[in-house]
Amino acid sequence: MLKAEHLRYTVDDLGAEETIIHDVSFAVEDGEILVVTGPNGGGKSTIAKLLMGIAQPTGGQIFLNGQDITDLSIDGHSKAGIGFAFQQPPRFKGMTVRRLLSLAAGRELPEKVCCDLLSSVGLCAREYLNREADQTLSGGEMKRIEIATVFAKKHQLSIFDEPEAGIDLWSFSMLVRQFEMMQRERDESLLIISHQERILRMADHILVIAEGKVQNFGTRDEILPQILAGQNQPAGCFCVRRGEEGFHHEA
Ligand SMILES: Nc1ncnc2c1ncn2[C@@H]1O[C@H](COP(=O)(O)OP(=O)(O)OP(=O)(O)O)[C@@H](O)[C@H]1O
Repeated sequence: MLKAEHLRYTVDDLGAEETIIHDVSFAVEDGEILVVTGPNGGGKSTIAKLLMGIAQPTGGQIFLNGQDITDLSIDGHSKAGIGFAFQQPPRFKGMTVRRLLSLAAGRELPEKVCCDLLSSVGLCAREYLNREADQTLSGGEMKRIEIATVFAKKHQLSIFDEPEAGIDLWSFSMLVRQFEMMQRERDESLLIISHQERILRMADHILVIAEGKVQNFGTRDEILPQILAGQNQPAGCFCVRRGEEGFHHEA
């Protein structure tokens, strides 16, 4: 179980202190899917980076299975059992996709396993295994490869930051099935940042973050109807992508 208690994140913005995350607390139970949603700029990615040790909280604590991991490095968070797929994945010049998958898995992966991982995110494995994970890959290709690196290892908690971004509809359907499989068969907890209704429908719990604060938290059946009805939304800009049919805007 992951527990975030009273998380706070303050940055020095050109000499002025700016608090991006204010007193955020929530938990992800073992084997459950927590979907984090909310308006652009609300603080979702920042919370994910705090959970992964990419940024250090300026207040509060993070516990994984009772262990305080707040001050651990990225490597420490990874060793504790947290996997992370960025909203905009980094590129790795000079490294093949196959090598990247093996590094993520923490062992040399046989070709068959690499192929299965790439297929699970909708990529034709033979075309990609020996390609470099660099700028020559499209945004959608790199995004799917990075998601495959998280699938390569069993984690206590896997974090996916907007996995739908830049992914075509066919690959998106495969991804959804993979998430369901991870939770059901591997008993992993998932924290998925998303604006996509189909992903929100997979959630056990939904956390709505706006202006760096918890705006709403509860079970899917409590929160999703409110989101779809446009309740509790900050003025202007919170959009949920409905099904696979396009965007639905509530203002
Ligand atoms: N290091 C930083 N210095 C200053 N401001 C920052 C810093 N990191 C994030 N922010 C600001 O904090 C706010 C939250 O950003 P964050 O990326 O967490 O939002 P988000 O909810 O993930 O948005 P989106 O849905 O667009 O991905 C934004 O206004 C962003 O510009």
